[in-house]
Amino acid sequence: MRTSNLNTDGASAPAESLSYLPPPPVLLERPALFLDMDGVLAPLAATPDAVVPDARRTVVLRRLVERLDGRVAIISGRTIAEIDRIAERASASASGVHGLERRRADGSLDHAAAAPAVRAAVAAFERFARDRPGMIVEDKAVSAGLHYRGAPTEAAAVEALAHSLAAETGLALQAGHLVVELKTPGTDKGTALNAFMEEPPFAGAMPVMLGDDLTDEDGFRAAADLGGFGVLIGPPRRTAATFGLPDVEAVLTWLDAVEARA
Ligand SMILES: O=P(O)(O)OC[C@H]1O[C@H](O[C@H]2O[C@H](CO)[C@@H](O)[C@H](O)[C@H]2O)[C@H](O)[C@@H](O)[C@@H]1O
Repeated sequence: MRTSNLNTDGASAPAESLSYLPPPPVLLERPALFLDMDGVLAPLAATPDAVVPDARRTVVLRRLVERLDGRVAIISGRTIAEIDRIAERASASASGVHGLERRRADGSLDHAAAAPAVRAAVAAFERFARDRPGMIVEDKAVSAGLHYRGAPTEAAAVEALAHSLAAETGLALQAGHLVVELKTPGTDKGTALNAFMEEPPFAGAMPVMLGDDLTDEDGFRAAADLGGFGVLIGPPRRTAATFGLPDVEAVLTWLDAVEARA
């Protein structure tokens, strides 16, 4: 069932020749769903704080968690506190900051210790942002983010700063939608998915990862390695996902359909 846009040997098609992937099936044998937040469960917004709870999303998630006996986890670059704020704690299982935080279905928490260099990265981002209107520094304790959605012409300068700070500090560089992050090394969305899959209620199920961002590719690969698949949300690109959906609306409709047939 390989229809992904990325050859695993690294040879890939030119971007312009990529086509939309087919939609994922709704009838699934004992699925475990791993869901990204921004761009998947919530449309992208001007600032991180502008993303707020949504009644339909919360209802869809709560029904799904119940119907799949808890085999639903939100895996995000946001902190777990932010995931809970936006999803109204619809899912007990959650992983934040690209795998650096993880909360199990029983509420127990794993939390990586912050690399001390994250403080230096936050300070450097704040200095950089001071004279540049529209930039937002996001301090996630284990990771520092610099958002430039409000100042897109600064993209090259932001990337140069992030690369030089990563080389200086040993922090891991993670690029996203108009954001760069310098994070404590050691985890990604794939390690988070694998950790959930080793434990109840996920163990033995078929993992399905929904994501839109580069950071979700680790989750797509991890799901495929365990016999499941990835679903890319948004326009086509080189990806390890097997299926695709166009937008958040299509995601919520698909989740509803999976729930109805589970
Ligand atoms: O892994 P995700 O759940 O997709 O989180 C990725 C990052 O999402 C947030 O930033 C992004 O969404 C914002 C709101 O739509 C948008 O303004 C920003 O430009 C995006 O980069 C969040 O603030 C980050 O911490 C997450 O890493």
